[in-house]
Amino acid sequence: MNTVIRSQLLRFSVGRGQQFRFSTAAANGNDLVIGTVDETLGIAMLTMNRPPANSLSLEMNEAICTSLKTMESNPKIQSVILSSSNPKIFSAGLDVSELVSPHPDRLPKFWNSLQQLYLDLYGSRLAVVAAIQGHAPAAGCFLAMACDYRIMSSGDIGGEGGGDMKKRFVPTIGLNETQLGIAAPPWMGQLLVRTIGFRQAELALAMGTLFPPDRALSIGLVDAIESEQHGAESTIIEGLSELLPSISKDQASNPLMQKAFKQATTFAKIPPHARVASKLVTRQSHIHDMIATRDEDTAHFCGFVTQEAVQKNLIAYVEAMKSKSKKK
Ligand SMILES: CCCCCCCCCC/C=C/CC(=O)SCCNC(=O)CCNC(=O)[C@H](O)C(C)(C)COP(=O)(O)OP(=O)(O)OC[C@H]1O[C@@H](n2cnc3c(N)ncnc32)[C@H](O)[C@@H]1OP(=O)(O)O
Repeated sequence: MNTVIRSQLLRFSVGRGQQFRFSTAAANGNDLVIGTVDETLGIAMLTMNRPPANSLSLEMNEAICTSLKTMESNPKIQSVILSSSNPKIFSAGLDVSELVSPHPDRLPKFWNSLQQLYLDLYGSRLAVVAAIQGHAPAAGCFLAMACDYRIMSSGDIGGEGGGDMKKRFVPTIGLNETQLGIAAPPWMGQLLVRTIGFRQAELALAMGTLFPPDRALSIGLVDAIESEQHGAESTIIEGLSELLPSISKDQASNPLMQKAFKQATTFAKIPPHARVASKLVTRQSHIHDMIATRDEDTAHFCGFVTQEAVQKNLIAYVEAMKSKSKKK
């Protein structure tokens, strides 16, 4: 028998056997993230589901944190796959509408929710595997970097146009803020330094580089790349189909999701205390630094974003983005 427990933010539906599913609802009733948990395997899946681009609004940041905390509170769970319900966009980064003509009360709350997301994800006791099927610019790249392992699509899914003129879909990843006329926040920039090394990060930040999968792999921004071509004879991996939320069931034969699932399984088998202790060795001091400078960082961000020149840039950027999307 299925039991559904409702609260203002969380909806849990307790399904068959050991498996639990839950969704975190937005103010408008849509599920911003969908979580599934398999206690037998010790694995969870957190699927971002904020159309059209999984951009990070205040509510989206809170939804990811709430879901992650719920998974962490289950002692049987050791690893989680972070994925997207959009096959072409992992996350488009910050919701730019949070930055344009912001409400003075909401802006610091929004930034605090992003800082919290960094603290919760980067410092999670769970091993987090990012399944990056599509684009991950700016804070989308940050989300991936805050995980423990990144697998990116090689980008050869389907294509557009048909026939011989088929256009390849190539996802990209990187901190491209300078291209938008803004700077990545210091802690996000430092995360890039820790991920790909000083010189590569210095160049990538200055240029606002968005890396295609093969380049991202060669500089260590992602740990693996994988085709998304579903084989003619689809291999089925036991347990993956049950872990996928109903909106992503067709992903069960996707090699990228399968690789993410195998990696999450591998993490789940490592003695948890040793794994968590070793994660703290590399991450704890950075987490402490963020906590110590949090208020200062919020003040910098709010002061920076509300500058007239920055607002002008952002307004022009959003208009260009909307007209590009209209022309499609
Ligand atoms: C000492 C001082 C220190 C101060 C520090 C200050 C720090 C300042 C803050 C800096 C932090 C910034 C981090 C960020 O993340 S900024 C946001 C950056 N993100 C982007 O620029 C991505 C923009 N989007 C894209 O490039 C593309 O959309 C895409 C992700 C590559 C996908 O391309 P695709 O062609 O498939 O899709 P469309 O472009 O048509 O988009 C589809 C719809 O999605 C909407 N969209 C896309 N991105 C966003 C976004 N980031 N926020 C809100 N909405 C977004 C787009 O408008 C389309 O919507 P529509 O169909 O309704 O028009």
